[in-house]
Amino acid sequence: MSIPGLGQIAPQQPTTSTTRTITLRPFWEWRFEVPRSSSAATTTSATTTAPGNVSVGGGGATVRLTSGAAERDGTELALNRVYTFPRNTQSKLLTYTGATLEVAGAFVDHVAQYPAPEASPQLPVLNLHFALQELRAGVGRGGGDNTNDNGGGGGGGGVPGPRVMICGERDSGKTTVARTLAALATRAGGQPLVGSVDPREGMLALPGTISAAVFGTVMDVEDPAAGFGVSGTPSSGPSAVPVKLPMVYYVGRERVDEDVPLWRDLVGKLGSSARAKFAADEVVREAGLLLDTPAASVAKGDLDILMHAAHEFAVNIVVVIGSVELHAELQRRFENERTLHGEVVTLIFLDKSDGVAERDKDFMKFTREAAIKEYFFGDAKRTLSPFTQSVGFDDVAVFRTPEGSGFYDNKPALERADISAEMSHWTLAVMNASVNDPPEIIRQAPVMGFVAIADVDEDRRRLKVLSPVSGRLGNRPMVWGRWPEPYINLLG
Ligand SMILES: Nc1ncnc2c1ncn2[C@@H]1O[C@H](COP(=O)(O)OP(=O)(O)OP(=O)(O)O)[C@@H](O)[C@H]1O
Repeated sequence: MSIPGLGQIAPQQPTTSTTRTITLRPFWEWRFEVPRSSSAATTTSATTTAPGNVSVGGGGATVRLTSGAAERDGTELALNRVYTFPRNTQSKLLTYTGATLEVAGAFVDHVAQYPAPEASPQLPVLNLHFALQELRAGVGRGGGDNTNDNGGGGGGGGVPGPRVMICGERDSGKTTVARTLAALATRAGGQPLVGSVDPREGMLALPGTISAAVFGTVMDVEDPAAGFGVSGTPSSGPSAVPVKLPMVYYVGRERVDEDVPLWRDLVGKLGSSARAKFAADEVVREAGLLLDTPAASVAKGDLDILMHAAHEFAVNIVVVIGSVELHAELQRRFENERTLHGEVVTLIFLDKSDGVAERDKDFMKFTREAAIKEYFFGDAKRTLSPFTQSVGFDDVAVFRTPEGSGFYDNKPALERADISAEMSHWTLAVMNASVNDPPEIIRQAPVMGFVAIADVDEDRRRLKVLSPVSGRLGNRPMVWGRWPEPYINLLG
């Protein structure tokens, strides 16, 4: 885990926390990394553009915008408000017009300086946003009417605004670009549908899911995931920003290739939910879609996955970040394709920002654990009180994909799971289906929420289950996925 550009890092003794002032010129970025533990913040180095710095203090970094304007992935900071970025946050604050920041706490940081806006990796993203705004305005003016719609399920109300799929290799900055475009569209008054078909990082939901939600309100700047985290969803407590209501489907796997058929089916479900949303809501239809995708590379043969997502969401703009090879191959594949509205598919290449941080296994594990804890217990800004209930083994319906079930196996989609101590500390998805529905229906049902198994008492045949809200558990089928594995005892 490191901030690119910081080079080799040399150990340094912790110092007392100090407040520093950072002055940013237009298009400069303040890149920072809040470590998992405060001792890890004791490193620094120099770069060709600006010295790296270290600040050491409590459990996070605090930032105050004292003049100018700055934003995190498209969401603006309010002047003079103190923002706290929690541990394990890697991100940047950027200004288009210049800004002064007051920073303190535990972090490693670096200012990326650019001699002119043209040298900044953000300028093409901003230009892309303006181009998308033009297309959205065209829909608003009636340019997106139904003349090209061949009726292939596009729903009522004509052709939606731009449907943009963002692709790239691992750690190329896909999610950051998706989030930035969503925030910029929202700031301009739009309400785009934002989706993620990458189960590795749940968007507005726990890892192991794919989801989509309308973004019509401001995102949470302090969220480690900058507005894509679980803190942006409805909960039993107050929220820092207006919540989003995601449609969520449960893959229960980290990688798509671990269960391609299920992922394909669920992407189909999410795609049809998106079409239904466009048909029902004119404002969302005009703003279109921003779709984040799993890391893909030509060498690994991931193109079919991207093509499937593109078809299901009727994508008409494909943004490829960083990989010339992926761009060329997708261009070739899309050449003769038309969307269900009869549109050609436009490919756009963006350079990868040198600021994108590589996240190692420990970073991702911490992120997952933090998301699960936050889902049940809230965060520093809001404390949630989950319910703990004790239920008999026979009073709940838990399903699981049979071992080895996958692409080439002819096994049932789901089977009743044997409840045992092995289930302890797993997080299960509660499905919006009936316990008597066929397995295939249950597997493809939308997720209502999650519960965690706090304890399994095999002798008494009872489970202790943690849930965010009260309610009888036996009414809904629960699915026990294969990932993320339990790392933590939530009540421990
Ligand atoms: N310019 C930047 N400066 C500092 N950090 C950045 C910058 N751009 C992106 N990051 C951070 O780098 C990390 C990786 O970025 P991001 O999640 O956008 O990549 P990704 O391609 O979606 O990753 P994955 O392949 O795992 O899905 C994130 O923590 C993000 O906040």
